[in-house]
Amino acid sequence: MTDRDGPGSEDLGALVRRAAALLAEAGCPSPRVDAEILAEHVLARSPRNPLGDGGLGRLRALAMAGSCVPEPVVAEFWELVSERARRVPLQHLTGTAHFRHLALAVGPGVFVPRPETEGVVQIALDWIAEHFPHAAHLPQAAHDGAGAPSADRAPRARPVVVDLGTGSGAIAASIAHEVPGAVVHAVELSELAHAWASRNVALPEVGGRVHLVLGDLRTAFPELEGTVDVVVSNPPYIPPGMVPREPEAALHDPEMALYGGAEGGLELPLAAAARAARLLHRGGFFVMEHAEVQAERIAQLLSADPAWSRVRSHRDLNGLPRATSAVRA
Ligand SMILES: C[S@@+](CC[C@H](N)C(=O)[O-])C[C@H]1O[C@@H](n2cnc3c(N)ncnc32)[C@H](O)[C@@H]1O
Repeated sequence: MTDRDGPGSEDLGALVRRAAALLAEAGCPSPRVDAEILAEHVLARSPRNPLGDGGLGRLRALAMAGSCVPEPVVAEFWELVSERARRVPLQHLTGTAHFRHLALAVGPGVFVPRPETEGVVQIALDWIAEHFPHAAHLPQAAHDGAGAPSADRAPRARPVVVDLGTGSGAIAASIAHEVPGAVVHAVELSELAHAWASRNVALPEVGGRVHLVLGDLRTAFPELEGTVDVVVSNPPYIPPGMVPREPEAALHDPEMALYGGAEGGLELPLAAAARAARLLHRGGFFVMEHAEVQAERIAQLLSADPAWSRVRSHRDLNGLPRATSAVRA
């Protein structure tokens, strides 16, 4: 990429600044970063990729050096910028959502995993680290039942983990990646989302070590009842009719991923809790994401349910109560 890139080539810095201004006008919350990520995306795909493995750092260096972008790349860049200005999620345009240590494939038909869910995964990982201190260092578990608990509940080294409503597979794939000794199961009802999750559990870092099924979280994994160590869920929880403010979510996240049903959106979260109570053995751990306005009600309901003990609300990085955990009594 040089000044001799021919007619129609444009200065990289100016290009990104103009795109950021356009995205700001369209109301995108992080216009500059979005413009940079789209520039990085098209440059990395161009036959003469000038970025190498340098990512955004290299892009910024090239912009400061006054590098020019060849015309076909400029055209592709503006196409993506105009889609982003129509509030198509950035992750749909690049095809990738970064979640914890994984780059997940996402697109139409699947919920784009959110940063707050990374914190929910961390809560589950902390519990696993405390109760299965060696699981992170064990050889990788297969998903064919290896490490499944024995009937007499003898202490075992491999935690059995279930993700209810896995979407892109973000939670399940991250746990399988970060705790290679874990035996991870995940269920998803939407065929489209299930197809994205299938791609993600096949990522080399995850190595197909998630047992993924297409089905309803309300009845999933009958064969595991009473044997699971950890259930994690980020179920749909938005009250019906309460359309999300951000157009990216309102227009592009699947309805099935957003709306939690009756009882102010609590129908699916409470169904996930009920399923978790059936799946977990005594002393097993459940953690679930929800809206901050639902924290008090969920804590009340779980505390009143003899299936649960040690009900606890967890705050996210913004100090909002966005997850609840409980131990199977
Ligand atoms: C809020 S999204 C979360 C996806 C993913 N766990 C994440 O954190 O990114 C909820 C997911 O639950 C799925 N879902 C909704 N109802 C379900 C049901 N009855 N059984 C299984 N999955 C369901 C949706 O299709 C969606 O993928």
